Amino acid sequence: MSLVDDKPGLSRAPAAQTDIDAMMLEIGRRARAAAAVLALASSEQKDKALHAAAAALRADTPAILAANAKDIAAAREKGLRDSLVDRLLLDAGRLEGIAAGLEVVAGLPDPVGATMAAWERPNGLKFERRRVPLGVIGIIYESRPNVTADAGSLCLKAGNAAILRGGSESYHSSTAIVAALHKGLREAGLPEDAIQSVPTTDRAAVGKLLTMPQYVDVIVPRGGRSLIERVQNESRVPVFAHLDGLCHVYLDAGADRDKAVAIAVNAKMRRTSVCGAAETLLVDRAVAAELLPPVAEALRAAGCILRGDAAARAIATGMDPASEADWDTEYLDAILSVAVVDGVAGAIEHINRHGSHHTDSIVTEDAAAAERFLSEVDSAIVLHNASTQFADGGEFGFGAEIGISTGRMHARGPVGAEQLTSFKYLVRGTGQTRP
Ligand SMILES: NC(=O)C1=CN([C@@H]2O[C@H](COP(=O)(O)OP(=O)(O)OC[C@H]3O[C@@H](n4cnc5c(N)ncnc54)[C@H](OP(=O)(O)O)[C@@H]3O)[C@@H](O)[C@H]2O)C=CC1
Ligand SMILES: N[C@@H](CCC(=O)OP(=O)(O)O)C(=O)O
Repeated sequence: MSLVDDKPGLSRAPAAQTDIDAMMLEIGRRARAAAAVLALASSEQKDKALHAAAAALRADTPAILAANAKDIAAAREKGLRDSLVDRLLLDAGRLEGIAAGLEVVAGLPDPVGATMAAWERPNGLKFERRRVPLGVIGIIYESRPNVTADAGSLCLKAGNAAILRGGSESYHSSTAIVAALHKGLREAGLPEDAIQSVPTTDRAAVGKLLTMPQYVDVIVPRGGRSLIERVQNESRVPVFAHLDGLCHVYLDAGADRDKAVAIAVNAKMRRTSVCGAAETLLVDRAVAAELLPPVAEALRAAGCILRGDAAARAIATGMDPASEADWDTEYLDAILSVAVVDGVAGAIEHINRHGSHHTDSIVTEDAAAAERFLSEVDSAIVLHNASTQFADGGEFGFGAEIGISTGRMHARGPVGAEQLTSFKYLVRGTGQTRP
């Protein structure tokens, strides 16, 4: 099935760069036109589209699962890791979760049109800062089909057109999900082009998406190092980076032992493939001898391989040696590097040097140490006595998320509908002229 069979000028597998460029420009042109309609769409119309899309997803379950089966078969043939196959897999329960997610987004307040601030100047001019959509958002993401619905629905809620480029292994699943989203848009009288997916897995299309500022207002790259490099080198469009999660858990001298064990195991092992999974455990030298053995034992019992520095290996048995490269490695697997550090200052220094400014946690009962960590660790999300796996828009109460922004501009941390807006100033006068 191709999304664009019925659209002249677009084809699933273009042969040459010039064809891809032309295809992407056409997608961009359509998205820009759709964005103009969406920007003025009412909350009721957008929510109707989301409810109808949820119904279409449920009705299309057999077709979507058949498309997903094709992706899974190809992924297994390719030898994709089990955790990545699991990330790609859909079943009736997961699909119901995706449909319910669309309804949750429909139930969120519409950020567009909200008055953010209002004031009056002595000359009588009345100022209002009002939320408006960003425009057209291009999203490049991993082979996780639910992101197609999450990203498409959040963009729609915030009045933006979306151009979706999911991971190549999820091509058929994402295409089928977008078809259901289109049914919802049609039923609400909104243009299908509000949510388009790139109808090729050729990475040349990503290159073109990054260089169409006339049609694309923001790029959201959600992925690892290879994607980072390409976006940094090539993008001519503002970027909300959703990049790698090199997350840390720091066990402070003031840590409660039970909390330390529970948080370290959950942060690493709840799901090892997510960007909020911990990759490095730091332990305060002052308590390492008593805290590290039970924590290491619990991690190993949960199936985790540990790579420690010399100090950690001298305290806990069964650790492989860590190399310098380990402090900069996002394993996304059941592997954890372990370092002994000198108190909260040592932990902050290590994290700010090796982390990816995503999510980091301190475990301590010492309020002063916690406050110092929360203030001085330069990451989008800093936690006290809680697992790094809470790095998630749903857990923050945002309903859903595009992902976790690791950049500093505009949005930082979980990106929901509100973060997908900008603002404008409305100034109302009664004939004032400037002296
Ligand atoms: N901050 C956040 O919110 C999130 C971050 N992540 C991060 O994503 C990474 C894991 O996901 P993974 O699937 O392995 O990520 P990848 O970076 O391999 O893939 C993500 C997407 O980027 C595309 N891509 C990757 N490299 C290039 C390139 N050079 N040119 C064009 N397109 C490219 C992929 O396309 P293709 O299919 O062709 O490979 C895919 O669509 C981890 O680092 C994780 O932390 C994951 C989820 C959320
Ligand atoms: N932030 C969300 C999604 C994480 C996510 O998509 O991760 P990944 O397995 O890298 O695709 C969560 O923690 O559930």
